[in-house]
This record gives sequence, C-alpha cells and structure tokens, in this order.
Amino acid sequence: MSSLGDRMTFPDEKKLDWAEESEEMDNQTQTQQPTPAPATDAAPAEAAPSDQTDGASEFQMGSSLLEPEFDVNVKLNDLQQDPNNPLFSVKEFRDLNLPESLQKGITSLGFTKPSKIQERALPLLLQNPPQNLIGQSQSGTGKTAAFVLNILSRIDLTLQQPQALVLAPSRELARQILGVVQVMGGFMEGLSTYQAVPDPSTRGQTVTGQVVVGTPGTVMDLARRKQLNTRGMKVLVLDEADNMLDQQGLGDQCKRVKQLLPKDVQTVLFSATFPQEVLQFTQFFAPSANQITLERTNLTVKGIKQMYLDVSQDSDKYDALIKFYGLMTIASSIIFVRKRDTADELSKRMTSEGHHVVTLTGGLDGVERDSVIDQFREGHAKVLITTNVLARGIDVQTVTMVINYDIPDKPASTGRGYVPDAETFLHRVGRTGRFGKVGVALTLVHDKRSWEMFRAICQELGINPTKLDTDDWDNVERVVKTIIKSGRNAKVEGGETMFAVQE
Ligand SMILES: Nc1ncnc2c1ncn2[C@@H]1O[C@H](COP(=O)(O)OP(=O)(O)OP(=O)(O)O)[C@@H](O)[C@H]1O
Repeated sequence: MSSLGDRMTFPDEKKLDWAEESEEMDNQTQTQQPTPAPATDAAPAEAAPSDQTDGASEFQMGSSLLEPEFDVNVKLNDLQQDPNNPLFSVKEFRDLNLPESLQKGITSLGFTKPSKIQERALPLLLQNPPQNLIGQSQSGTGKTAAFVLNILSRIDLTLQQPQALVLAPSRELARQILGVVQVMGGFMEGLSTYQAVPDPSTRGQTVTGQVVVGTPGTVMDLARRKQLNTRGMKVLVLDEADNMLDQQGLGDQCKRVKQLLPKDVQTVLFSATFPQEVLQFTQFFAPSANQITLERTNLTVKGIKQMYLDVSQDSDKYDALIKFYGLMTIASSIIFVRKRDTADELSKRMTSEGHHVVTLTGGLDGVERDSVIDQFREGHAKVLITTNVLARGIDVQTVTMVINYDIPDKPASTGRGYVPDAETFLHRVGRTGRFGKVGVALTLVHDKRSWEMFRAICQELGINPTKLDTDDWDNVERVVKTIIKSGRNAKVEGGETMFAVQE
C-alpha cells in the first residue's frame, strides 16, 4: 500500500461531477407505533438549512479552532431556531413534564432548550406504559441526555436495587454516560449508580446502584456471577446500538444480557447511524419500537468542515501531518489510525519532536485508559492518537479537529478483503462539531486505494471535501482559515474541491 508505484493521480476523477454538492436537509422522521416507518420512508425534506456559521456572535460556541486568529462565533440560539437544524426545537424543557429535580439537573448542565432529538424522543420515551424506541440523530446532538432523562424519571428512589441498565461499546463511553447520569441526577436525593467496566478493585462486589452503566462483557459477567440482580430492571438502553448489535461479540453479549431482563423492560436503542440491515435486526431486539430515523443524506453534521491532504505515498503522511500541525494552533485534536502499531509509532515520533500527545488503544489496561482519556479531557494533552476504539460517542468539547490518518475500513460482507466504512468515518469526524460548534475533519489519502475508499465514503455521505495542496503550505493555511471562516467547503478561492460543484 505504501509503495511509490501505488501512487496515482486522478486529475479527471477529481473533477467528476458525481457528487454534486447539496445542502443536506434535516429529514428526521418520526413514527409512532404501531406503524413504525423504515429509515427510507422518510417524510418529505424540509427547506434547505441556513449556514450555521452565519449566525450572529452573541456568544462564542467555543470553536476557536485556530486561536487566536480565528474565533468562529455561532449563536446557539440561532441554530435552535432554524427548523432544519438538528438542534431546532419548538419546546422548552419544562414542556416535557419532567420532575423538578431533573429540571434542576438540566439547568446545572447549562442546557436552555432541547434539541430536535430530545424534543421528539422524550415524549415517546416518557409515555406509560413504557414503549420501546429506536432513535437516530446526528453526532453531537444530545442523544445521551434524551435517554438519561427517561431513565432518571423512572427510578424509584425508595428501592435500592438496579432499575436501569445502559450498555455502551467502550469503557470510556460508559464512564462518560455515567458522568451525565450523575450530574443530571444530582438533585435526586439518594440516587445511586454503578460503573460496570473491567475493574479489579470491585471484584466480587454486589451491584446495588439503581442506574448501571457498563460494557456488555462486564455486565454479562456480573449477571452470571449473580452480583447483578436483573429482576428489577425497567429500562435497557443500548448506546451506539448499531455497533453493539452488529459486532459479533458485542451483539451476542447484548442479546444474552437482554434475555436476563424482565420481558417488559423498556428497550431503547440510540445511534447516529442505523444501516438498513442493522435496523431490520434491531426490530427483533426492540419489538414494536417507536422510531425516529434520519435519511442517509442527512447524517452529516454541517458544522464539520471536510478537507483532505493528498500525499505521494504512505511514508509521506507523517511529514504532512507534522507540517499541518506546525501551521496552526489547534485547541484539541484526535488522530485516528487503523492499527495500534501505527498509534504507537506516531506517538513516539511526535513526542520526540516535542508534541505533547497521548495514545489510547485497546492495548492499554483499564487504569491506563482512564488516565489517558482524563488527561485529554482536562486539556493536559492536546493531541489524542487512537484507533476506532474511541470512534464513537466520546464528547470532548474542546476537540476542534479530527484527523483520519488512515481511512476507516471494515471486512467486506463477502468475507474477502476490506471495504470503506462510512459509518465509522461519520462517527470519527463527529468527535468534533458537537452541539452546534464548528470543527474540521482532515483525511489523508496517499494512493489509489485510499483515494478510492475516501471517494466512496464521500459519495455515500454526500460530502464534498476541499483538497489541501501539499506543494504550497502557505496556501493550505490560507485555505483552511478561509473555510473555517466562511463555514463552507466549496467556493474557496485557491482551494480545490474534490468534486465539481453545480450551482
Ligand atoms: N439541550 C442541550 N443544550 C445544550 N447542550 C446540550 C444539550 N443536549 C446535549 N448537549 C451537549 O451536547 C453535547 C453532545 O451531546 P451527546 O454526547 O449526548 O451527543 P450524541 O448525540 O450522543 O453524540 P454521538 O452520536 O457522537 O454519541 C454534550 O456536550 C452535551 O452536554
């Protein structure tokens, strides 16, 4: 893959008109049981959204990617008044009839208005008798709060036993969700929680927490050893549900956990992505579920500006990366690589050149992983190098740039070779641009195969990225700054877009 011979230029292909740029429309559809609509049966598209970065600058959304030169100011209030924005809402939190203690929890998190997914999902989730829900919404639009508020509103504080279970695909995500439960439930006197992730210090403990958040393997172990009593469970949530049910190992564990829960447990599945084949399967896991789904063309977050660097060969990627970092001050960034070895290698090289980076891969033990993610969250390290283990769900507000050092791929369904993984791409880049912020996603391509994979992903997701020319780094700097300022990928003078744009 890295040989010079692989390098090809595609002057014509880069101008191909197969991905006409379109303003994606937020086409979230909502269907109530008993007639759940498949993802493709979406309601007609609404009007094209206005550009997020055109908002007035009443308060800064923290997107100062290139401090101090570029403060991109976006007014959250403006975004939440745009019916085509996923953060749009006609309701206030108080219209959702949540208990007073939860209203206080919401206020303590600084939330003023619900997002579209919160406004739509919560009335469905809070109904009695409880109903199952499959909920899809773009990355960073507040799905966690939606399922956490439902859970907390159903906890009987007089009963000291597990009543709700959240399963997440990674230790870091489980810890993050638990943190939201604790803050949001901070005004519920006597609320108890339990973190079910591998932890030798809790071995043998009986789980008494009313809300249990963990990874499927640990939860299964706890249940098997009778440390977790599942009889009183009222709610089961699978976050990143498509990933949890799709993956062989996790899927089996989730199914086995579910079998241990009461038959009438309210089952709630959330994700930014539900590929059609997984969505079909989820209906067995969450029968008769209400559904809130998105059309495939609406999955991308508009605040995330897509760019790519085209280098000559695999071994040039590192130099390009370092040059890029040398150009601008980036608040915090995440570099995604395919393999642990690459993460370690990159980390070694960047550290030796004076960059303060941390690395998180599945190769670390739990304590090390906790320490790394905490350092990154607290801003002690500005660059996090990781694999797909952190592609989903992680919410670190200061992340203004995501770099795809390697393009995400997955095993082909035929069992032979690998194919581009658009879902993982979407989740990776979704670590920035959260809840209305502006972020940048930079992808490195270096040969025919990586170019074709990237093109396939862009085509699938309707992305039209801007090419950054590595022969002219001054121009790269100018182009990146212009894109961030203008808030649009196309029509940047001096920045070649991947595909011809039809006006
Ligand atoms: N109503 C709200 N008002 C303001 N901020 C909010 C609101 N709801 C959620 N947020 C914030 O938005 C950010 C993203 O939320 P969250 O992590 O739940 O997104 P998500 O939809 O689960 O994303 P992903 O698909 O990547 O997991 C968080 O920092 C959260 O605190």
